[in-house]
Amino acid sequence: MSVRIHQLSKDIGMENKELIELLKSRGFKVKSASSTIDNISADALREEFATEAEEPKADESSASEASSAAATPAAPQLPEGVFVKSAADIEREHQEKAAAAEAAKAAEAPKPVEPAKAVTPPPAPKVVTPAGPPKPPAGGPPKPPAGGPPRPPVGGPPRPPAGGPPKPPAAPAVSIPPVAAIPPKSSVSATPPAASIPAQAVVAPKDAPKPSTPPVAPKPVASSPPAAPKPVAATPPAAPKPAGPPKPPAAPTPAGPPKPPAAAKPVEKEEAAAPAADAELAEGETAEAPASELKKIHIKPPIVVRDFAGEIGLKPFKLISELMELGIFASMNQTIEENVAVQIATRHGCELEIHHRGEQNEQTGSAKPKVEKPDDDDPKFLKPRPPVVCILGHVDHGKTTLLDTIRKANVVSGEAGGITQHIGAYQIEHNGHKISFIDTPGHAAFSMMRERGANVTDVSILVVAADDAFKPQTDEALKFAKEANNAIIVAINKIDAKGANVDRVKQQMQEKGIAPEDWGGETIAVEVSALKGTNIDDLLDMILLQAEVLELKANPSCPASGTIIESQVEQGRGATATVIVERGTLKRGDALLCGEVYCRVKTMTDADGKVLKSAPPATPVKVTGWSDVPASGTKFNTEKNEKTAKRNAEENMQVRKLHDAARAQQKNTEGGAATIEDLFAAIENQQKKCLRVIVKSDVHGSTEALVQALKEIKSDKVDLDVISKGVGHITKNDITLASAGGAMIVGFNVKLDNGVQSLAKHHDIRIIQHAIIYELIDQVEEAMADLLDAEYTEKKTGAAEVRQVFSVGKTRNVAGCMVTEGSIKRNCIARLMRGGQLIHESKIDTLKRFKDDVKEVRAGYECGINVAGYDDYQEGDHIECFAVEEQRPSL
Ligand SMILES: Nc1nc2c(ncn2[C@@H]2O[C@H](COP(=O)(O)OP(=O)(O)OP(=O)(O)O)[C@@H](O)[C@H]2O)c(=O)[nH]1
Repeated sequence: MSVRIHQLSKDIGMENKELIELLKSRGFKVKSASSTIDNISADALREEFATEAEEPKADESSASEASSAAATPAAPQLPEGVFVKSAADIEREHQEKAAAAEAAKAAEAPKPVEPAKAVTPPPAPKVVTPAGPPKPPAGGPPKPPAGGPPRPPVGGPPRPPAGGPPKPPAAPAVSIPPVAAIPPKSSVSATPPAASIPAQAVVAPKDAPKPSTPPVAPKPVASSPPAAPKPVAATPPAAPKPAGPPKPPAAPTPAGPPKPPAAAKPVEKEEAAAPAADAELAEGETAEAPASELKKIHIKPPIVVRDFAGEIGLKPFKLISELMELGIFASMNQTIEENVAVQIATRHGCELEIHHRGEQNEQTGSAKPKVEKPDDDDPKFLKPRPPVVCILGHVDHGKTTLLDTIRKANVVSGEAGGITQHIGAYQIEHNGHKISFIDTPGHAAFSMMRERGANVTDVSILVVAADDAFKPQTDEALKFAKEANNAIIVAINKIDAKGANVDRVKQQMQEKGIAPEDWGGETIAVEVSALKGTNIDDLLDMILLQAEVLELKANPSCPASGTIIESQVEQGRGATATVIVERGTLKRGDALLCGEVYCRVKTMTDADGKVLKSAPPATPVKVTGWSDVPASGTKFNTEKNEKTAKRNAEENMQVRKLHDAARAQQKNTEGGAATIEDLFAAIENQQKKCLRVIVKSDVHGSTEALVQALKEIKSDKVDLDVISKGVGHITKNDITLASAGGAMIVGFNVKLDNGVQSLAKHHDIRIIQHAIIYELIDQVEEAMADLLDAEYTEKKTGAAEVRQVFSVGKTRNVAGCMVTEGSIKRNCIARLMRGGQLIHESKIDTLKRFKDDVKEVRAGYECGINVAGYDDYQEGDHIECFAVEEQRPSL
């Protein structure tokens, strides 16, 4: 198949004549438009010209291509095969050369406005058409116009030689690339020059080397006609926008890429110059930022971690971890040194101004006006409050009886029918005045709780039984009361009991530095009988008297804070806690924070089950709505809302975890530098057995007390590890945990949930329960001892002396003995001693009296003995017998 020239010329958009010339130059034998060429050659030509036609568009749209073109200014990419010039081409070249020369001359005059020229269409076809200069610009400036990608763009805009005289920038345009001769291109170049120019102009800066020349070009750009912006906008991809700021030319500068040459800015029109300048300014500002942008913080010592974190905009636990990096271990509520605070503040772009108290506040007017926070403890807000009383004393001296008597009197008097319940604290009214009592347990194991009880109270009633006088726990209670700075009233109880000796108690009081008033001292002592209710009113009067003397006051209007007295899990109510409000008034709906636990007060009830809406200072109430069981003895405070309370609780937890981790790490580090002794101790410890326990009890305080008591069990052979502790009944979860951890369960005052017993049996988990703490501790000790291997002891049961040796048969001998001590029994362990030396140890194999085998021969009788495995007896040897007794191992 063949194709006629006229057909082909139509297909590729070329004049017949031109095509014929082209084909001739390529060796085709064609004469006229009706001549033919083979189909394959025709297709090749069609493809060739189709590619060329598309190329300019690609150049315009592709930033990368353009940029690469810019990098190789002297080598425009010519389409393959386009190297033939027709006579017409050559002629046109000449014409264009002449036109370009003229244009160059013209260009000499309007110096920097050149780029604008390049952008504007006026110079039109001739200047623009010549496309990229493939050859080094003849006579022109050394740099060919912006790398002249394939064509028009470069050639078009005669780039002003930066700073230099406006040498004929048109030079490149003068060099007429052969490509330009090809009609399609010329036609293309004639139409969209404006679009192609900007494309290149934007791209050029990307790869162009950083110009050593001063930014002269921007100026001309500024004066460039507004025609330029459009094309610029049409070529966004070319703009170097690393971070997407609206200032493409300026943005790349700090990042290292070559600074956009003058040519880049022209493209960006007037606005471009300004942002660029802004960008430079911004750079300068960044360098100075630390000085000008430091946030000033005014703070008064002591600098508490939590507050300080808030001031510098850090999460408290983050601040704590930063402090740890500095080797400072501080908790949320601890204070830090001023220099440390300054260091941290600077690190976070803050300038710390520390105003010591008493210092004149010389803040400038620019400082923030401080909002005066009302001082909750300002005397003008304080109102009288009831005394908080705790009853302390030795076991069985009558604390509970006294509390019950006081309470019963109160209940009977007013609250008949109320549901009384044990909440660890209650309030009574006496002679129109309220008194709050905290019911603290009496056993030594609860000393911790007792200590806490004493710490939230104003008055301690020290109960001393008149028939027993001061005991170790009375002394301990006295110590707590003194440490807590409580007023002390001694209730000399059981005055009705046989053997009661009030004077002895008073004498001891004097010895202990708390002499009673009637003995010339200052301590109030009231002789009572809790059982019979004798002098109870006097005792209450004295409490109120003390309260008056102490002038107990609190602000009832501020947000509530106080202490957890007792906490537990109650079926259907979840975690509950009896709290005593110390300041402010606790209201239903308040958000509370208590260490790692938070609460939105759901209900508040008093000890009589009465629902309260608010609890003023010194009121004990049971609160529900806790996220978990709060630890008894811990303080709580009111937060802005539940969300804040929750967040702070979580932060507290994170802080605790951080501290735990830090402590563990510290322990490990210390472990690394162990001495030989430490090493042996560690090995010994590893060999030690360990009893793992899970402790469950009815209330949080008991759990703590029990754990404390268990930890105090001393043993060199067995360790005790409390793997979990909790409040509430023993559940299936506890069994699962015990099974996984190889532990037993210790329950104090708790019951088993349904199905727990069988599950425990199935998993072979031992559960011990008791309502008496002593018993429980004893059982745990036994369980610890059970882990030890049995101990055996030897007991000498008898001895015999060998008097004569008899031969039995050919080889065997029998020792004829006289039993000298105890008795000799068959099968008992025997040691044959000779001259005080042990010769042989074995069992007594044969024991005979005359010819009869016997089981036992007592002292004073003769017998024949054969010790198993021995035959060589001698007269005068001694045979000693022992019994081995198994003994229960001790801790
Ligand atoms: N005679 C007499 N007995 C009393 C009096 N007060 C208490 N008791 C008895 O003393 C015993 C112990 O009384 P509790 O009230 O349980 O003593 P406690 O100090 O609370 O004991 P713990 O809770 O174990 O610390 C009981 O048997 C009471 O009946 C009293 O005033 N007179």
